[in-house]
Amino acid sequence: MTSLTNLPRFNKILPHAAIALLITVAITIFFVYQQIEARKKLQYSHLTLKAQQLSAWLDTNFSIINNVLMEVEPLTADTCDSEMLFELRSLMFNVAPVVEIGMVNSAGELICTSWQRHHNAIKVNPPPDQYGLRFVGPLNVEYMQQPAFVLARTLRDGSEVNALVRIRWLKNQLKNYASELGFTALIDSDTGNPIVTNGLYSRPKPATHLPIDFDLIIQAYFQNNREQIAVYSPLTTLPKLSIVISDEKSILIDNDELISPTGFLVLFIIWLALTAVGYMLSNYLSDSRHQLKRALKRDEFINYYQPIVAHRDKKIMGVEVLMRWQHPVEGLKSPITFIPEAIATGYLNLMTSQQLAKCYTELKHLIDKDPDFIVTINISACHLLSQQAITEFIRYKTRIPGLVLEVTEDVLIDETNESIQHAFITLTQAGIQIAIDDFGTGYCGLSYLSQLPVTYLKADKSFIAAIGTDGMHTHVLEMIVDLAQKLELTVIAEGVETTEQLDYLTQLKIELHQGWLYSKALPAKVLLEQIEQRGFTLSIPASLHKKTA
Ligand SMILES: Nc1nc2c(ncn2[C@@H]2O[C@@H]3COP(=O)(O)O[C@H]4[C@@H](O)[C@H](n5cnc6c(=O)[nH]c(N)nc65)O[C@@H]4COP(=O)(O)O[C@H]3[C@H]2O)c(=O)[nH]1
Repeated sequence: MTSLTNLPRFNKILPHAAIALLITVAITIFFVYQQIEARKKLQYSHLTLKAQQLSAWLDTNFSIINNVLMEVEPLTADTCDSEMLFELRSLMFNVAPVVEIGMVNSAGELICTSWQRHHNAIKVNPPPDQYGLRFVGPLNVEYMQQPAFVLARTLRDGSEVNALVRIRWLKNQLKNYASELGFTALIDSDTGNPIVTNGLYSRPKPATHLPIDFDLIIQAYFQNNREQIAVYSPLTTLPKLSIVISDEKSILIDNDELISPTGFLVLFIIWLALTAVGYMLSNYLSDSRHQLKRALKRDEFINYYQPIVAHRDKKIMGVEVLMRWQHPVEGLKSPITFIPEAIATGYLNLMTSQQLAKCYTELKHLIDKDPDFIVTINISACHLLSQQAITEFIRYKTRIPGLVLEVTEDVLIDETNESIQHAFITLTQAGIQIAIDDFGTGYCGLSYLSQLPVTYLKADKSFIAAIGTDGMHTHVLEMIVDLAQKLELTVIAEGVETTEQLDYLTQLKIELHQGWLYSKALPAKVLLEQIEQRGFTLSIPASLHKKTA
């Protein structure tokens, strides 16, 4: 049974699916993080709003009380008469939370309240020399059996007018703003000490938020060992007091259902889309057509030149132009790896066109010195079927007089294709010489050899490699030499690697050699430097002599 992973396409898609999954997970994490932050911000602003509302409410009430206290004229003890008592009571009745308005003389004796005149003055704290509203409390009011606080003002004469406010009134209001597990409180802005609380009041540890000068949000572990979020908002009327509203983080910020079912569906679609895009993109990038097009655009195809040497005096008679691909990732690539693709994709003509232009620029100096300098270049059937290529070869013939086109036998014997035959005639009429590459490996009828104006037979390197090893192959080589003599063609021996091969080729009177014994294919710069230093004559390296001996 064929498993899924045995399917070649599945194997190709798998890495893309994995990468797409990673990207989708990253998107999900980002999305979830954004969601958490958004929820956090929402809850922060919700809590801040509540704290600001509460402190605004308290500020409004405190400023009403303040205004009432400011209406009271300084009194002496003697003026706490019934008229005054009436005035204090009517003021008190206008302000709901106030249960009593009292007057304290500068000696610190409560002498008059909205309820009664105290004939035996009650001793309290002397009024401080301080302008504006102040807060005192909490304190227990005996006659009410309830806790209360006092808002007071010192008057011009050093006496004090104050309002007694029930704590329950404030507590009820704090209750309206508190959640079940959180707390609300009125606290001292400097010390953080609670004055009125609802819920279990706690402080952050450490208490770095004190003193509270402006609205602030804290998310921290509190002394109750819970992670809490708290908003502190100082009162405008009494900045010494602040409102705080706090709740447990886990309750406040609900991280459930961060991704809805629709969200999961969207993520699944993103994953599928990324996989598909990755798969298609990698197909496109690895597509040979795209690769070759990009290489052409980036000018990555370069020329190497292998000398063709006259064996008698070791003079460089010419060069074969061999293409290389300077691949940005894979390095220098052999033509065998990309020429078939270039033919299949139709890019070879363009590549050869670039190659010819480079060849002319790089070898101009040699060609100008010796117009007979042979420059052989490999072509295929696609060149012979392109009028543009033929015109270009003819144009280059005027710049490179020694231009030789190398074709393999299979191209040459395609007698069914009239265009190819016609192209040969056009090219040779323009003076371009033809060499048959890898001669002896295919079938080339003698009639074609005699009909077509071929100049060179390049004996395939397999025949040269067989010298001294395989009798059959050396016989073919002898027959090639014989045929060339009869048809007055010149033989070029390809792939000459040893001095033994050299000796045998000399016996066979093969004049032109090409092979590593003389030189490998070289970049133009290296070839020109060598010719500059040693002239056109090559010497066989001593190391090779030893190797082949
Ligand atoms: N073992 C051995 N090999 C030797 C020796 N001397 C030269 N060679 C290699 O033999 C090949 C000769 O080229 P070819 O027969 O035209 O065969 C060429 C040719 O058919 C094709 N090719 C190369 N450049 C081009 C080009 O620019 N255009 C086209 N259409 N085909 C090209 O690719 C083939 C391979 O080219 P290269 O890899 O450059 O390989 C070259 C050359 O480097 C030697 O002593 N021993």
